Formats: sequence, C-alpha cells, structure tokens
Amino acid sequence: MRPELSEYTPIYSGKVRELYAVDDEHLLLVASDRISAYDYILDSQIPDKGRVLTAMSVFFFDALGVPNHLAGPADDPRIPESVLGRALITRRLDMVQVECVARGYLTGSGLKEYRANGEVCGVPLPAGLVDGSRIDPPIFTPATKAAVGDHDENVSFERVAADVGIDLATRLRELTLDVYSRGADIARDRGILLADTKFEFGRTPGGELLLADEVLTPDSSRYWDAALYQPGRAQPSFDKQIVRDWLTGPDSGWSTDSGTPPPPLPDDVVARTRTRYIEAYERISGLSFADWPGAAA
Ligand SMILES: C[C@H](c1ccccc1)n1cc(-c2ncnc(N)c2C#N)cn1
Repeated sequence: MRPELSEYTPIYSGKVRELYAVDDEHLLLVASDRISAYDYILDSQIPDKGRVLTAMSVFFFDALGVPNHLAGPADDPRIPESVLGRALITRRLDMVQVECVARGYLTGSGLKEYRANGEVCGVPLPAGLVDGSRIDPPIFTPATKAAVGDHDENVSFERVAADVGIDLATRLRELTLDVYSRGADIARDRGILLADTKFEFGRTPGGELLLADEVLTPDSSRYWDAALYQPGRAQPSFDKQIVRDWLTGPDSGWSTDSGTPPPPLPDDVVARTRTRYIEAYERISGLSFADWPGAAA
C-alpha cells in the first residue's frame, strides 16, 4: 500500500515542481504537468509532461553514471500513487547555492551579455558570433539563484570561487562541463541539440558532492531539432515552440507585450506538445514511454 501525498510535509513549491520531506534523510521531488511560456505559468497543463521529464532525468542519471541524489527507483514504494511516474525519492542534501550552467551554443542571457561586452560570465568569446552560434568547447556560465519570479544573475567563475571556495568551484565547473558534454553527445547522436543546461549539486553529511535536482530535461535545458538548426536566428524550441507559436500567432488574441496572462491553449496545441515531449524522451533514451510507471494522464 503506497502512502498518500498528504502524509509528506511540503517544503518547497516551484513554478512547475514541488518538494516534500519524506523523512529526515529523504525528499520527494514531484514534477507537475504545468508548463511555462514567456515567464508565465500557463492555465493549461500538458498531460504526462511531469512523467516524461521525470523519465528523462532518470535516463540521464543512469546513462551518465554521475554520483547523484536518487535514493530509489521510479516505482519506489514510498512514492504515492497520485504522483507515481512523476516523482522521485532523493537523498536530502546540503544544496550548493550555485546554478551550474553549461552552454554549448550562444543564446538567451548569454547572447545578451556577449553582445554587450564580448564575453559571458567573464569568459571571452570570439568576435562575430550570432544567436545560436556553437560555443566549442562549451563554457561554464554560473548564476546565482534568484528569488521566485526573478531571473537568475549570471556571475563569473571568480565570484563562485569567492562564494564557495576555489576547490568546490573548480569541481562544480569540471562536473558541469563533463555532464553537459556527454549528455549533449547522446542527444546529438539522436538528432537533438542540447544548447545549454542547468545543474544543481548538493553535499551529503559526509561531504560527498552529488548531482541533484532534475537533469538534462527540457525544463532545465534548451533542446533544439538538429534538422532545423540555423545560426543567426532564434532556434525553435523542440518542446515549447508549438505553444510559443500559438500564443504569439493570430488565433490566441494575446501578445507578449499585452501585460496580461496568456489564454488557455487549444486542445490540439496541448496534444501536439505532449507528443513532442514524448518524442524527445523516446528519441534520446531509445526507450518507450509506454513502459514508464504511472497512469497516462
Ligand atoms: C530548487 C529545487 C527544487 C526541486 C524540485 C521542486 C522544488 C525545488 N531544490 C532541490 C532541493 C534539494 N534540497 C535538498 N536535497 C536535495 N536532493 C534537493 C534536490 N533536488 C532544494 N531545492
């Protein structure tokens, strides 16, 4: 008999995820079906998004073999039925207060910084780069955690070293770039470009540094279709472009500068977006989402 979610203590509620205390040493990390676009949490949910992104994290935790915070399988008996497939039991860690970002392509806040001063997080880049340019080798572009609703602030490696010490900062950079590069290689071999990603790390009471949070999901990363890749423009998001195009298209009656929340999504936009998440998982993992625990939404 599985416990009820109400038996666990809520300790954090994010835009699309929640965190519960299971006991003194373990947490339950729950991914919802909520989706964000243009800095709004949409009223419409994407059925099975939470299960797909949980499946992607588990695939990469297994495939990359990095010591991590998982403390049980996807069907662990401590996971309530109501969130089975979109929740994981993890070790409770002392989280390192650094957003560990790796970039293999230039876009977003990195592009903005580059256009202003030719570098990102203090890392100089070659002249002449454009939106979507490859950054080879990938770079470590850390950020400080923002308050809920704010954007993280990009900081230099030197600032991270000042905050957490040079040894830990060096280890964070090394792990971030290694895990990003190996994950990007796996995705690229399946026709999907992993433009950038954000990792979080934490330490055990014994001081071991573990990879935590979600790993290489479309919510913590930018995924692009390699077949559509064209440097010099904003790349279509593999998973969210259908939503973005409808919201900014003629049928939504909404615009990004309206100052109002986006309207609900049409059923076909929801359905096609669900399909995109499942396609990303099945192409990258080589596994069938039908085999993943939990009831289809
Ligand atoms: C931001 C992120 C979060 C994830 C999911 C839902 C809401 C927030 N978060 C993760 C921890 C955390 N704390 C202690 N031990 C851990 N193993 C983890 C993890 N992962 C704290 N915050």
